[in-house]
Amino acid sequence: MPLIEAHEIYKVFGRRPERGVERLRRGEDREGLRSDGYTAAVIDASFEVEQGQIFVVMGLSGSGKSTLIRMVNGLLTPTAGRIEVAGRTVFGLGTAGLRQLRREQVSMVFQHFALLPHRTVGENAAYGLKIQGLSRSERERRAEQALDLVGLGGWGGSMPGELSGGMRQRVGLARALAAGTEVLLMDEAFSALDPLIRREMQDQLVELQHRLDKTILFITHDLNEAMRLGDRVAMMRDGRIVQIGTAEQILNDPANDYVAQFVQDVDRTRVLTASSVMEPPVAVLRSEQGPRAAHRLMREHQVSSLMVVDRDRRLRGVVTEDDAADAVRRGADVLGDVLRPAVSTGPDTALADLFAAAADTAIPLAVIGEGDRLLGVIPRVTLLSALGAGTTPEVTTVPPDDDPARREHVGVGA
Ligand SMILES: Nc1ncnc2c1ncn2[C@@H]1O[C@H](COP(=O)(O)OP(=O)(O)OP(=O)(O)O)[C@@H](O)[C@H]1O
Repeated sequence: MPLIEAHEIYKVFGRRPERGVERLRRGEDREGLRSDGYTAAVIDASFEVEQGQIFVVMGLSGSGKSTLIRMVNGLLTPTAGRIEVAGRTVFGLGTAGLRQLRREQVSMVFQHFALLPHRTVGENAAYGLKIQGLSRSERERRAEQALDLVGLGGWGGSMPGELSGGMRQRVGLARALAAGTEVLLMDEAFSALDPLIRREMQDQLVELQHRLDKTILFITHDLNEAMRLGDRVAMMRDGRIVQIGTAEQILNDPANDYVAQFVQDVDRTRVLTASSVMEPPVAVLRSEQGPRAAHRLMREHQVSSLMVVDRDRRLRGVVTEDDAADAVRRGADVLGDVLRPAVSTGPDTALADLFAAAADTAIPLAVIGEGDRLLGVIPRVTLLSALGAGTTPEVTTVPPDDDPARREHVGVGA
């Protein structure tokens, strides 16, 4: 069951907002309503966020993102529609119920940190725990733990003014983590940060999310940020959600011209990962098979190299056509020293980070998962064209001076 569910949400500002909703339902557009003094901030929005997902709401200024997120924690009430968090309808909780929701289930991280300047970093991180009725020592413990998680261990006694912008935003995040809620709402949380720090924070958020399994609803107007962070992304325009999908779906299959135009400037090589372009290997060789089998298999499938795997499909190396032919000539029965280490990567590595590997090898790149298991291969031509290098001359053999010692595992730790 999704942790957050929004069903046909409308939020209209103005005097008799329900009338605005009726008019929208009858097909009138946002502009028509505006001339009568209504602002249709969110129109017929539905989405679901599964537990443990980062769901990004992306749109230009004024598209309705903040309004949408504020309805999730009850800061705003929908004019029509229903929002549920962990199976409870947010609207109708009443003041006490809302307070409990924000205390126990949903925390919010803001763009401008919202730190108290005259309280220490530790007190800021612990802010909010007092109303949970926790003892002072428990509050301090939780705050310290949360500061550790965001890389600010030992900074508890400092004042916010002594910290850089990135560190202050980490305190904001630590506060939300200390609260221990399952859901984090983040409204343009990284937008005020320098690009480099911002990248760092994005990486850290993804890493924290993997570790803590939080459910995160993240708002941004930055498409690259949306694509980098979102397990799923909702694209908003003029109050409506125009597409929901993974970054890949949105890049490769935009729902309309608006989304297509929007995504054309995205750095695809940073968004697309090895797994999105890998292919099943045409054929693989089992490590106990010899050079003759390799030679035969390559001819049969018209390929110039083969990935070699053991019985558990763990990648052992790669054998090339020339090397196999040589070994056959020499009468060798086993692959032995003919086997070259393959260049491999993990499935989540961004294509941009595979550039060096593509330049360096004529053999397909191996994509390996847990326990070195071969998941697929990326032919050089596929990788280069994905990287925008255009058409490349077909390379069918390994250059003679190719030095296996230079080969290495790219992306994930070897
Ligand atoms: N309290 C309000 N009263 C009237 N109009 C409002 C109110 N809050 C938001 N709006 C309007 O609703 C629309 C959507 O605003 P919202 O802040 O949700 O957009 P946004 O996508 O978050 O934009 P930004 O990134 O600039 O914050 C805008 O036209 C805004 O002016």
